[in-house]
Amino acid sequence: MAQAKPFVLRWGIISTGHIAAAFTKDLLIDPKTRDVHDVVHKVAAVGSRSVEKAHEFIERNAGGDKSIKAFGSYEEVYKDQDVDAIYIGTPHTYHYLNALDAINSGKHVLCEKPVTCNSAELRSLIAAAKEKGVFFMEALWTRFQPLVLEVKRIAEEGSLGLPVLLHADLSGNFDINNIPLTHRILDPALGGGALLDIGPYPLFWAILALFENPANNSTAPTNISSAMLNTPLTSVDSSTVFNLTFSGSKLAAQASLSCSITLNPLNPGVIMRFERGTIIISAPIYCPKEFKVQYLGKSGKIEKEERRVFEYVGDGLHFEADEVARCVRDGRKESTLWGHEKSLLEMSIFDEVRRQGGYVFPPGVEKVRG
Ligand SMILES: NC(=O)C1=CN([C@@H]2O[C@H](COP(=O)(O)OP(=O)(O)OC[C@H]3O[C@@H](n4cnc5c(N)ncnc54)[C@H](OP(=O)(O)O)[C@@H]3O)[C@@H](O)[C@H]2O)C=CC1
Ligand SMILES: O=C1OC[C@@H](O)[C@H](O)[C@H]1O
Repeated sequence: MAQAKPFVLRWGIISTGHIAAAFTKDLLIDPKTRDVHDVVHKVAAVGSRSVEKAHEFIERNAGGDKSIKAFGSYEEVYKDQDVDAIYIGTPHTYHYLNALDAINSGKHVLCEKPVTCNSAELRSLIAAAKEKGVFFMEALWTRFQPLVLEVKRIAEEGSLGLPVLLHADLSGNFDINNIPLTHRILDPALGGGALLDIGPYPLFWAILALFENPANNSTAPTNISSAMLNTPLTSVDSSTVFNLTFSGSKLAAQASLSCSITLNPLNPGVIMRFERGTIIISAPIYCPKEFKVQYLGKSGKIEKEERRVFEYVGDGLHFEADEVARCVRDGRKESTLWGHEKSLLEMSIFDEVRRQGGYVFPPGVEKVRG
């Protein structure tokens, strides 16, 4: 029987920075290399604050493909009839307005993490997306990677019992004493600091393993306790620790999470401890390639250990793009894997951690407050 033609999703790329380049390159990888046959991606337009940068971006990341339009504004991409979905790769504090403009132009949106700088902005975007009837998702790419799907299957299949304790850390040394104070990782006006930039990943693993566990019945943490260490350079958090307790349902579990912009990555970066075993995830925790499962006997001795390795062509950002394409094709407005509820949980936890740590954005940064 002849195979149905793959669905083509036409993307408009907003901004020309580091992650927009990585995402674009992944879009251009043949999906068959990852055994995907039902969707394909077309980069239709790139928007930058400078048209020269948009041209350079296409030259550098898309082999100068003349079919890709280069625009000197984001607005022109939102208005382009040849664009179905917008990818937003601007700094955190621009996500809200960029996503809102795209949604109001009737486009589907995939917006980089953290999806907004607070939960009130996110609620406003979700309402706008619902009103316009468009798909909207935070680009929490880790959720769609094959290794993560397999970890979730093993975590919930029963042999390990229930999760009890999870430790996760993501650190990256940004050399903060030798970069400009206007760098997005240091500038409070761009949402600088560890929590908003790399905090989403340790939190993601807690959401996957604890919040999503069927015994938790989608119950929010009953306790959040945290502390921030601020850099005197700009006062953003150089390190943050935050602990979550899930005890509002049949699950009794805790997550101990941390992130730092002054340390190198910790490896392994995630350790999930279950009643009868442990899952150990190798760094980098945003796109791990390897994990181990240890099955424990009654005395706590390791009875069996399995190591799993995952390989694919590209950086791994294409899996989230495939999810967007499938949702758009099927008329779904949010993903079942990383839907609005989970982004809202993330942003409300970050609101609370910032409140406890005294992290206040400069006036005017938060476009919606609640
Ligand atoms: N999923 C992932 O693995 C990663 C996600 N990210 C997320 O992506 C976002 C961007 O990060 P990254 O790509 O590293 O950032 P970059 O600084 O490399 O790029 C940001 C781009 O945004 C545009 N921009 C618009 N307004 C501003 C402004 N006021 N200051 C600076 N740039 C601006 C610029 O593009 P132009 O001039 O063309 O308009 C710029 O190139 C962040 O929210 C971050 O959390 C980052 C890294 C990895
Ligand atoms: O999302 C991210 O993952 C990788 C980090 O290096 C980067 O700063 C962050 O934005």
